[in-house]
Amino acid sequence: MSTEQDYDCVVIGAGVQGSFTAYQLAKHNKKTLLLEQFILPHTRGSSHGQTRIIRKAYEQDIYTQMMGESYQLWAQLEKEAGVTLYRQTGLLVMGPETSGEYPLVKNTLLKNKVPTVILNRDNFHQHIPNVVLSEGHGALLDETAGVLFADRALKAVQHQFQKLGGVIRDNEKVTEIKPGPVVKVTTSGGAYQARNVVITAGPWTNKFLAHTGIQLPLETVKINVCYWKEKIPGTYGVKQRFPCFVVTGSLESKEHIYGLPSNEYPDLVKICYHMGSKADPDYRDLQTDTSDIDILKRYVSRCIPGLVPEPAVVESCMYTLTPDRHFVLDYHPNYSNIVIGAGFSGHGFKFGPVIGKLLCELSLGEVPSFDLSPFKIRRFQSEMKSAL
Ligand SMILES: Cc1cc2nc3c(=O)[nH]c(=O)nc-3n(C[C@H](O)[C@H](O)[C@H](O)COP(=O)(O)OP(=O)(O)OC[C@H]3O[C@@H](n4cnc5c(N)ncnc54)[C@H](O)[C@@H]3O)c2cc1C
Ligand SMILES: O=C(O)[C@@H]1CCCC=N1
Repeated sequence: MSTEQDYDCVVIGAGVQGSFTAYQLAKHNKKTLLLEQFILPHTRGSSHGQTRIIRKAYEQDIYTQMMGESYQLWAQLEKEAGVTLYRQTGLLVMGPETSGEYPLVKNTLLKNKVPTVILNRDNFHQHIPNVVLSEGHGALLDETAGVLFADRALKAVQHQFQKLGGVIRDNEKVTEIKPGPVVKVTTSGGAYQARNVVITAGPWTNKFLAHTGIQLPLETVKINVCYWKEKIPGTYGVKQRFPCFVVTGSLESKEHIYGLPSNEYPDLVKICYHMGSKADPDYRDLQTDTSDIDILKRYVSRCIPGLVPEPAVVESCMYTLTPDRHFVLDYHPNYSNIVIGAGFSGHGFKFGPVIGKLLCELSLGEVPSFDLSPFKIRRFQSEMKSAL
């Protein structure tokens, strides 16, 4: 007699994407198991921390359009769970006015009729005191943007999933997966079988996919999450209506610098560099490169003069990058009942609810609500390795 427990679907990895996928499957009355290797909540993947930026400001229409639905689903979760998950602050986008990402973001916002204020050198200081707009940079405000309360959101979606009858088993690392019409999943604590599996293993995706015979061109990097002290408390606070901000390709670097107003830690503003150094998620803290912090120090002293240009707090988080920085939302190339959600490239949290919906649709064999061609695995054909 089999001791394996049967589910319609097993979701592997309880970060933001796995948790929303499991919640969507349970909403569709699917008997769903959500497996997590660590005791929840944990701080070793990509979804922990108190805050994330939510925005419609993107270069590509597809993301701006997906965010239209994501905002609605975030609001729905807030209502169902009876908690506040979003605070509107607006997002200040600054960057070289006529080259790189800034003009593309501006165009997408205007084309998609997202409430946007275009700032100029004359009115910039009136809207945004205590920030220096670099020479040659344009500036705009995506008014719909704001802050998501990340840890609270994860707790809320996992709780709603359980209320719908879903089962979470944490402290259970999946150690083996045997594909087939019924997939057999072995963990450090048990054995399960399911008609469908969704893999949302964040920075561990390739380690995990090795069990299924493929490797994706993913790079895992450690991000230094820096908090900077206000010289005068509150200068850049949510109560002063200071917005989130992104600096696209700047003098200091080609990568973004981004920030969130002080809120979660009194008098500390979160400002990070949108890139890190290569790190294995199981040995994250052995990566001690701080060249990103040097870039940030120079930026803070030049452009945010009301902050002490030395981080007061540095935390760690992981990005899982694809070569083109677009997500992977697709079926496993060899098994149509295994779906993969991966490579969120440091910008996936805000999409959690809509990613959950899309991965659920794929798993149920439904036509996805958005055209997922930009997110298909076959775009990596030349870079793909077999793990066998
Ligand atoms: C510093 C930082 C700032 C960011 N800022 C923003 C932002 O402002 N806005 C935004 O939208 N996005 C942002 N992001 C990106 C966003 O947080 C990530 O894209 C998102 O959290 C990825 O979620 P995930 O579920 O794919 O991965 P994870 O959260 O890492 O979840 C994967 C889970 O799978 C589990 N797992 C792995 N292997 C196994 C196994 N074998 N068995 C069982 N469980 C397993 C892991 O333990 C983990 O819990 C930021 C990310 C970082 C690091
Ligand atoms: O996704 C986001 O909004 C943040 C800020 C810009 C760079 C990456 N993450």
